[in-house]
Amino acid sequence: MAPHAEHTNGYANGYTNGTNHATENGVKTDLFTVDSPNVVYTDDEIKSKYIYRTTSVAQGANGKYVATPRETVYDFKVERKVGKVGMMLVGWGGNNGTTVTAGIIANRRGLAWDTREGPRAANYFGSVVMGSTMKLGTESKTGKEINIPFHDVLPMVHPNDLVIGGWDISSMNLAQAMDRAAVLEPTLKAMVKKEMAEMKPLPSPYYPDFIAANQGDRADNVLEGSKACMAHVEKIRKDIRDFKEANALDKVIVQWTANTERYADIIEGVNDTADNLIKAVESGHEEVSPSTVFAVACILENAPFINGSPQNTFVPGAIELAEKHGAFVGGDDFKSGQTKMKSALVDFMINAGIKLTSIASYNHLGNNDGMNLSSQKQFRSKEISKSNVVDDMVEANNILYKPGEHPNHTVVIKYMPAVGDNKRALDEYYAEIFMGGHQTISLFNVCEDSLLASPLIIDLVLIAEMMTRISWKAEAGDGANTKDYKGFHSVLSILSYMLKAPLTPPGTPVVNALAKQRGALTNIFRACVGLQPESDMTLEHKLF
Ligand SMILES: NC(=O)c1ccc[n+]([C@@H]2O[C@H](COP(=O)([O-])OP(=O)(O)OC[C@H]3O[C@@H](n4cnc5c(N)ncnc54)[C@H](O)[C@@H]3O)[C@@H](O)[C@H]2O)c1
Ligand SMILES: O=P([O-])([O-])O[C@@H]1[C@@H](O)[C@H](O)[C@@H](O)[C@H](O)[C@@H]1O
Repeated sequence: MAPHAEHTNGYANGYTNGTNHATENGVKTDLFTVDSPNVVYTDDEIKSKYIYRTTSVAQGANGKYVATPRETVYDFKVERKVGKVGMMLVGWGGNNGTTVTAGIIANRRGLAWDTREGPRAANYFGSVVMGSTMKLGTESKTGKEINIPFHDVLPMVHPNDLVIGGWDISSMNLAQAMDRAAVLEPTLKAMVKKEMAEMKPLPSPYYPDFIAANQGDRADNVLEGSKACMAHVEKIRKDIRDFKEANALDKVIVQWTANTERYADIIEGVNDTADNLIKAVESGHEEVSPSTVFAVACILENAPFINGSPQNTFVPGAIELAEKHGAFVGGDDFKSGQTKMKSALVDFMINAGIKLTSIASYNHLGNNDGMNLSSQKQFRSKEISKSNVVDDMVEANNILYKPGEHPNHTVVIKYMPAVGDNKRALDEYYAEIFMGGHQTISLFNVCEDSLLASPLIIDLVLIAEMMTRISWKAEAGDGANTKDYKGFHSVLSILSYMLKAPLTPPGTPVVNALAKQRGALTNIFRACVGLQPESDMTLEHKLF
């Protein structure tokens, strides 16, 4: 019997409305299987043997490079059972939190609503996992490219099945907060209002010095105490356990989508090591931020924690604590509009041999995020994450740029209440071209910020949860003799596509080029089912 598609909404290829939730008698079926001696399927696991091919380069005495192909044989193991997953948001009552919640409810119920441009239906556009495809291969007879939904490459949780909860320093229920956010159409809000009115954020730690003073008026749902303490850590841990138990969850993923905090000073003896950070929390050190308190709590509770804002939540002590406990962390700062465009455009220009010499990035917005960012210390956190996004692309091209040479780059953010959540981003890219010429690219990019960020929140949860069910060991080559399966490194740099300032394991390079980030994510997931990276060489169409 053909798989019965749930939530049908007319995708040409028979897939359902962004859910790709094909099922057979209620059980999600795999869209494809890999026919290879290197891939073994059981009811519970997919095991694959993967030859990882790299090129190591050494510079000889004569200054010439010697490139040596290398092979490492990895064994990957994927747990196929998805389980019941919870998503807990810090800042749940904010524009992002209310919007992503309403969006998941609308998709789960297959809602459609009237707008000035006519009826609209719930979708997951803007989500890489739910809205994009990847090339599986080419049809053996016709050579036709076969693309599959990204969501189907591995057994991933479906966002419709996420159980949502979270915290906010504002006591508004999610329906009231959705109205305050002023992001969604009234017709849609009316359809989800009842369900969202039942959702009430848990009280949260509030340390006024870390966010703008203009946020104080909404802080009526706070835990006692205005600086870090173990009581806050233990309360958050209990909140996670209670949420898990109340909803019979197998796993909870936590995300920070609360206000941007100022940077915390990195102080030796305070937040430089895991032990010192715990001591600093115990002693109530004023340099430990609410987001770092959440990170500590999630690490100790083994709930993956992702920071969607630009502040340095993951101080060195937090990273060390995560490594010590084998807990997953990721961040920083959702990459939703202006910066996402920048990381693609700069990659294209520099790889086209065009010498970018100046990037001017201005934007104004009128939501509460913008109001918080109107305070200099909070803006500085955002300025850092928005400015560093071109570094790797520039450093990779020593033809255009001398060592240490960079394009001029300025970031301006202004708070203009009138435009609400609909941020206006104005960018100018100025470049040197052939024989003294110049190219000027000017962009005007209206980003409905929460509608762009919400799908990223979903992707971050889906991918982080998937990573908790993937383990590896090395058979031969570099890093060989890993006897037992183990998880990926605690710092999930695989999440970088969704983030402006990707967190990476200490000492490893930061990749911001958008295409490379997507390639890494795609090819690691392909490797988990024994498939080589898609090289786009298509030699079968060139050598005959
Ligand atoms: N929407 C985007 O395009 C985008 C992109 C990148 C990053 N971000 C970041 O995501 C975050 C959320 O954005 P938003 O537009 O939803 O902002 P928002 O101001 O609407 O929501 C933030 C919420 O966090 C709450 N909050 C503040 N401190 C808290 C604490 N200690 N504990 C719990 N809740 C707390 C606030 O009450 C508010 O409801 C911001 O830091 C923003 O910079 C947003
Ligand atoms: O992701 P992106 O569009 O470059 O960046 C956005 C900024 O342009 C905006 O000013 C800020 O309020 C959002 O939080 C987000 O960080």
